[in-house]
Amino acid sequence: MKYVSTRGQAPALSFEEAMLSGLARDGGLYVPDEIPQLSADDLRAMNGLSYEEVAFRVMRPFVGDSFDDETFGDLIARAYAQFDHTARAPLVQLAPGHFLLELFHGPTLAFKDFAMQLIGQLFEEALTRRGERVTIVGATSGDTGSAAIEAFRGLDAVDVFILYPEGRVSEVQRRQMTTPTEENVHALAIDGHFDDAQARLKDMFNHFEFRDRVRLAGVNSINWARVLAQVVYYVTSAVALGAPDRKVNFTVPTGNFGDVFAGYIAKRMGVPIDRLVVATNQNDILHRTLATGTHTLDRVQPSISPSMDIQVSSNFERALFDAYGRDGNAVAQLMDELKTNGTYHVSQGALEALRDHFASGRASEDETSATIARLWRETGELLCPHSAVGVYVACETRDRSEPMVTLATAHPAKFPDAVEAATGIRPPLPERMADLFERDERITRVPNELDALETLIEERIRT
Ligand SMILES: Cc1ncc(COP(=O)(O)O)c(C=O)c1O
Ligand SMILES: N[C@@H](CCOP(=O)(O)O)C(=O)O
Repeated sequence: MKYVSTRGQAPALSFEEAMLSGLARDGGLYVPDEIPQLSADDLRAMNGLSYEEVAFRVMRPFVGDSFDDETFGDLIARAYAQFDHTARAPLVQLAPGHFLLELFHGPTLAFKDFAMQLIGQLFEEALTRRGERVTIVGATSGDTGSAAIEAFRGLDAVDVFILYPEGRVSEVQRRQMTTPTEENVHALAIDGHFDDAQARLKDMFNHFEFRDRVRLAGVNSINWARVLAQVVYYVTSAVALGAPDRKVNFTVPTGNFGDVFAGYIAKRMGVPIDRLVVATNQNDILHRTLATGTHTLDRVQPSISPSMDIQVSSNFERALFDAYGRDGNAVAQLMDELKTNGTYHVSQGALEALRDHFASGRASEDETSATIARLWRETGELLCPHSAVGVYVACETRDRSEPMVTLATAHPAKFPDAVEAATGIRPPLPERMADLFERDERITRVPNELDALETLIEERIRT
């Protein structure tokens, strides 16, 4: 199995090389050169298996000879051992035909743990075998950063720097990033939005001297391994609801498009997914693009679902690559237009190809709050605001003849202010992190400038 860049100009890499590299050197994102298939019998045979067993079967063909079977199985087992639900990703029924996939039972209470806990294991194994070390730099709107810090804290071969937009993450998210005491983790507060943090991260990847000097690695969803690990819960939930014999739809609260793209990969592998509904908050660039074919950057508007306050949605590039028939030059041209003019138009053919898989909707702030309140009243389920965006859009767009699964991407206790405003209930943190608000914080403020960030990182990495 080889991985190729969406911009067509970088060398093809193995799974392990693509995982350790993050962004391709032509600025593109790695994708597998072919998609392994799951037959109807393969899906049937997954019925009743544990999450870990399904994870092995789904991911194994993508990994090639980077890890042997026994090692890969062990790493998967270790990755999910910290989850506090035996199903790992349980399904809860909200209404006839409408299900919630709870993805917040991992160590940092967000869906990011599914991939990050596994990547932590894969990095440690690969780096130990190679005798190498890396510097991970990540950009976050809150959840990726805390999950990355949790997964890599204390590892000898890794230093981790997480850039977050100051004042634009919830207090729980910030404290999850700033209270770990291990020397190898650093939470860096910068001015601006998530898009600014992600832009600096990509600048670092495109500054080859720095990239090679610090052996830069990335664990945002620009890293293919992140997307791959998230494919698994689409498979487990579809099988639980009757795949391969029944079609299923998913609504996915979306920002950087990584999670919904994982659903698209599950569909391409043969899981009978009818529609993948992209649910956005008021930062609705993806909804506008799918509705009109014009992708135009707008000002980021802070919302009560802050982890989705994103305009530059990195993984959409992966979807465009397929929609343009895997033409890297066409994708590179669109990305240049976006950088230069802040806009591009998707061709009619590519738009139709996207609409074959993706539908979309948006939830306003009021609609999000009202959904949190309604679900609490009607079902007793407390939703985080991101999951509420998903539930609102699912209810607006759903075809009742097929089951709909909405992804619940974070625990309500990560966003207690929004949940309390909507319901009057302040959701408590789980016991294991009940003292989060008493722990000391370590925050480093850094100007939102490439030089300043690179200097600080080089000063702090351990050799
Ligand atoms: C809680 C939550 N929901 C949804 C999203 C959106 O996911 P994606 O960026 O993969 O589209 C994020 C951030 O990525 C998040 O933290
Ligand atoms: N919502 C994310 C933004 C970064 O997303 P990623 O999936 O690309 O790492 C966050 O919580 O940081």
